[in-house]
Amino acid sequence: MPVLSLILDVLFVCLCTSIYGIFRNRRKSLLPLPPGLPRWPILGNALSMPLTYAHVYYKRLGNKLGTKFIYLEAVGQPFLIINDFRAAQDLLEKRSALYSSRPQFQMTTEIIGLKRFFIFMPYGDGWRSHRRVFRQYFDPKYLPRDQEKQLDFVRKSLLPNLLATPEESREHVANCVGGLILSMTYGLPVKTRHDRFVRFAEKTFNDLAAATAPGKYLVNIIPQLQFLPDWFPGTGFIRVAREIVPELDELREEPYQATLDATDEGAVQDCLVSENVEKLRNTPDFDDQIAEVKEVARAVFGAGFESTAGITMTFILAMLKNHDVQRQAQSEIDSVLGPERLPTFSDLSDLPYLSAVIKEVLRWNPVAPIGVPHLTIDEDVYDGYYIPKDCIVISNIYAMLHDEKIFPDPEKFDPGRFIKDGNMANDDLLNPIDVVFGFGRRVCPGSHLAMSMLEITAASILCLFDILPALDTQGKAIDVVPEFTPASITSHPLPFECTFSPRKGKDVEGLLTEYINLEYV
Ligand code: HEM
Repeated sequence: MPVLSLILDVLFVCLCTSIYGIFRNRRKSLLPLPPGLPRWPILGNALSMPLTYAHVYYKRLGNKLGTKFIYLEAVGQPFLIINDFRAAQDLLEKRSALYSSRPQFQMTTEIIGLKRFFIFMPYGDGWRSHRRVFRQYFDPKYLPRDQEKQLDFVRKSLLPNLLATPEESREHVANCVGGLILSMTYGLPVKTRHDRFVRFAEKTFNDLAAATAPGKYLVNIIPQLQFLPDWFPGTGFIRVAREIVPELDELREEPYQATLDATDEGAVQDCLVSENVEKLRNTPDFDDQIAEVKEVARAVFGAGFESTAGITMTFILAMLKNHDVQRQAQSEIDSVLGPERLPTFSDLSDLPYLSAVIKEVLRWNPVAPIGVPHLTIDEDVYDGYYIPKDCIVISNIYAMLHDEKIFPDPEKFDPGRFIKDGNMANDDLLNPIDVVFGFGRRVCPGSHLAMSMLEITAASILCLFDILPALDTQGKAIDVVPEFTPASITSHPLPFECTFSPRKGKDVEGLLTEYINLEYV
């Protein structure tokens, strides 16, 4: 009977497949886990996982255990920490189909409710669609359009403010970077100083970054804590979430509405929101699609603002602490530009020493030292070790860029490491640009915008100003000891004092005449 025989055949094949699957899985899971620390019953390594400077701890732990990747477990949740660039490429890039999801941290997705924030979204169609909205507007081929805005913001907002009130450089950098991102996403005029939206967004995302740092709240490790009443000791995260949620909602709705109003008045500039509103205007599912655009617009601010402002402050700190480097970069800029003009994007390729300085800034204090965690969607075997499904994978970008074998004396700020035999480009050396923006399918889609903004900002500042120590009340130079934020997914310098002095031999006011005293960019 052919039907019966067919059924038997199918059953036989299913049985063989299942037995093979069980055998294979068993074989896989019998393999050793990657090296790690001894685990306590139930808690595993939860008590050994640091709340501050996690990247430094994991680098030292890797060195101590003699391993490039470390396996830890916290209350049953597996973690793989990758301290090595090759291993990160092997897993996150070459096997990206397996390694491109994101862990759903209790604090972020459940308690704050950020389920559709595309940086944190799990791998799948929802995430793909958010990334498409981003890419369609910010494709690298449109970089010249965005560079026009970048130049506008640096010249109209940052440089005149550094000249007028040099002691407020942190505020000026934040206003310039935040204003630029607002302008690219919402197309609204931005105040050259103290823009309200920028300040609000800065506060909201600082709070969010601090609240969502892995390890900051135990609830990320023990999700059951979310069910405790808010008076219970250790439930401070509930109050933190209550403050952040309305701020995040306002940040999604208010600038979007302002863009619509400005569009009606014909006063909006080219931007992500207005282009999408126009494109989707007559589609039947306008509301759903525009809801997605609003989420992406807010995410652009969240992802691009703190990172770019943070790395710019790291650049300023590095220049303050390394006068010889500053002088050398300035003399290169002067030799290309002469005394009578400001840098443009086409000058950057003629400034190789500055390019080495930028690489060293990215390496010295990577702004996202542990990247953004990935998650495995299936089990895997690497280098003879078993890696479980649903394992949180942390790429320790800091450890990769502070590996003594690749970058001797890694804490030293030394752009010379990227220069070989007097030649300005040391191509043999690991390029920090290939590391700091992450890996695989989740790699930072805004890296071209960030690099371009950092380079033109650095060239423009060094062209006009000396970055010098501030003076104390006795007129003595204040010595700044570099310190960085302790418990955050982004690492930027803690507030430090410095001043910006117009460079001798340059008519700084003259060069900025047409940009000074503007109220809006
Ligand atoms: C120096 C500045 C920046 C650094 C160092 C940086 C770094 C990163 C890193 C490490 C990731 C995670 C990659 C991974 O999962 O492996 C990321 C993701 C992301 N970045 Fe950036 N970024 C910067 C600036 C920007 C800017 C300016 C934008 C937008 C204008 C942006 C948008 C994003 C987005 C949307 C994601 C999430 C991608 C996803 O999950 O699919 N970033 N960035």
